[in-house]
Amino acid sequence: MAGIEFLKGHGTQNDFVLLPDPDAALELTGKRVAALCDRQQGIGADGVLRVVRSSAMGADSKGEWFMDYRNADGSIAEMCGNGVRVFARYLVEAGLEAGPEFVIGTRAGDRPVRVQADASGELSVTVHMGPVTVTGTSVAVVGGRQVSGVAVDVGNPHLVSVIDDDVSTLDLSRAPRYDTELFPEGVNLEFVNLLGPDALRMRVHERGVGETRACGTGTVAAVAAALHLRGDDTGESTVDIPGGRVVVTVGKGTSTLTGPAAFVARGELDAAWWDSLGER
Ligand SMILES: N[C@@H](CCC[C@H](N)C(=O)O)C(=O)O
Repeated sequence: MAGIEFLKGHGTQNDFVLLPDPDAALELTGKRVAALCDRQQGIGADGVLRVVRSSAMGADSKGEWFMDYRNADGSIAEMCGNGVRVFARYLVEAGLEAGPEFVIGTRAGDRPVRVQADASGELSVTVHMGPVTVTGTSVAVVGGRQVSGVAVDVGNPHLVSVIDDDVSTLDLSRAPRYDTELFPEGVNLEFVNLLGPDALRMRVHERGVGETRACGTGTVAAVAAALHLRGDDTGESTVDIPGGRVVVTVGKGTSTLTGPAAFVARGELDAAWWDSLGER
């Protein structure tokens, strides 16, 4: 196949290859996703965002466009908060949505977005992330140490550990361990420091990726967990991640994530390379 367009973008340095594919014509296998995300042999990214019409996906969505999100290892995940912001910016800049407010379909359900300029004039996107549910408690083992965590569902699974040690000292080069019976499909693991009543610092080890510099659903889970641990179920907080800062609100049955979205490159995939990945 020739002429496959791609863009490279990121939301707080959680980076993505975006593939415009309105009619779902691409054969996007796990092998091709992993090859695109490979930082030595591919373009390099934490995940792939395929831009497909909801109708072409057979998705029951109020949004015309569906974010078909894949993790760097080729696995499919329900949601990606930073990805939705990048996806929303693409739709507006490509003239596929007039903005500023519209709905994007995802496997976790519809996500209304608002694309706006922030106080400094930079583009920022607010995503309505839907309900956040604390589902229980569990433990993670990181660097040989067991830490307790709060299990949170943001459409995808998270285990948030609020710890006293500075999260920047953690070794996340190897995957922390978790209870595979509680999370048979895997889990995203967040480690959080409380910086103040409305300010968190977080690092994350993502299911299907490894350590990333930001995780949007993870920041929402982190705020919900921090609120839960102090006996609250609503509030607003900044979350500092290695890739920047986002703002999260958690309400009753609702939540929002606000942060930047950027593009750094666009081009065409090499057709021979793409075709070679189709061979068994
Ligand atoms: N980086 C994402 C989350 C991507 C999916 C996650 N790795 C999973 O498997 O659930 C975000 O910004 O939310």
